[in-house]
Amino acid sequence: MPKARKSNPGGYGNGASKAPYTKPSSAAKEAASKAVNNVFKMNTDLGQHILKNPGVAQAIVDKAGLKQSDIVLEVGPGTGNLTVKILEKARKVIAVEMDPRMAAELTKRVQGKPEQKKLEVLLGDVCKTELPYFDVCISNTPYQISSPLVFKLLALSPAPRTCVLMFQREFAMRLVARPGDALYCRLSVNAQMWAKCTHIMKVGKNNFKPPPQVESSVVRLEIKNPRPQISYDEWDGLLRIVFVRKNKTIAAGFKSSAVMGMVEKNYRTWCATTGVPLDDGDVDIDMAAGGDDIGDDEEMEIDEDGVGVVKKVVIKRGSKKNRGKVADLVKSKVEKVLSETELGEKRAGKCDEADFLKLLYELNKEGIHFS
Ligand SMILES: C[S@@+](CC[C@H](N)C(=O)[O-])C[C@H]1O[C@@H](n2cnc3c(N)ncnc32)[C@H](O)[C@@H]1O
Repeated sequence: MPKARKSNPGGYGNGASKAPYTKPSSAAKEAASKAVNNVFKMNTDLGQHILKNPGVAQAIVDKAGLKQSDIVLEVGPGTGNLTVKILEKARKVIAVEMDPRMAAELTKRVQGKPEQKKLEVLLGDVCKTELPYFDVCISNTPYQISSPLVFKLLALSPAPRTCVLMFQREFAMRLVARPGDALYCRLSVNAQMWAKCTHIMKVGKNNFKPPPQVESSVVRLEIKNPRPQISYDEWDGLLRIVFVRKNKTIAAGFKSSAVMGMVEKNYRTWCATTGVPLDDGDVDIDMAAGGDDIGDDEEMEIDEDGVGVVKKVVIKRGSKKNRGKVADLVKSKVEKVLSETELGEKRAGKCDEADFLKLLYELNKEGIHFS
């Protein structure tokens, strides 16, 4: 991944203004800050709840432990209440903002100031934006993109050093929930597999304008380095099965015919790609027909008694009847692993990462895959 993006496609430039810079008085600063926060009607569909408490904004920046050399990604800078505080501490801020009105306000806010040169505003949806290199991510996150944002950050390579993110309280508590907690879920296991997740502080509704309907919390994610060497799709595929009903046993999750159908399909693919022969044969039919061998693609007719070549029941190799053999094989493999690991009778809501890793490892050893 490039160290820094050179161009600024679709972004608001940080073209230098020629106006001489004079330090504004604190009264002027306050007036300017009030002005930028009263500029237009907030679009709450875009999660536009501006952080109006400067103390909270400062605490978020302090918790990020910024170094003067850091490049910071800010998601959804809005009118810039957090941005201006990050700019004081970092080498550069790359701010991704979806609303052009906000991007324009932020650009105006730093115009003619020394910070202007340190700010790059990218206009667009952060979920669809190819992110440049950055050391730290700070965000008062628009709550509707909480989950995609977390997974986008966790998948980045190289990983940022730390991410300090404001979320809806319940989402934050899910990120940090441990086995046995009421909010422990697939999100908790996934996030904690790839990052150390810490709850940092609670933030009440009245710190925002307009106030959201829910309380908020700030969470720190420190992505593991080196990252666990497992396939995310395999891992998440297993978690999707066992967390369908987290309070039921893991064995119950594997009772669903849809799940077993998917597992069987993946097993067939795995056999085909690894050269493991699949017993999809026609032994029963041969026997019924009097023991004559048939070729791979040959058809044969058997009579009602299963003798002779008379009537019209045509059964080919790999037919529906025979496919049951593979389904049985896959079922027995899954049952064997669930019993040997002693995880079949455990509930996903009580298992930790080590349990799921063990289960995935043993199932994979048997050729059982989830992607
Ligand atoms: C909760 S406000 C935070 C504003 C500002 N950071 C603050 O703390 O005052 C969320 C901001 O994210 C922007 N936004 C919403 N969805 C976005 C997306 N998908 N990508 C980038 N920005 C987004 C909104 O327009 C809004 O400015």
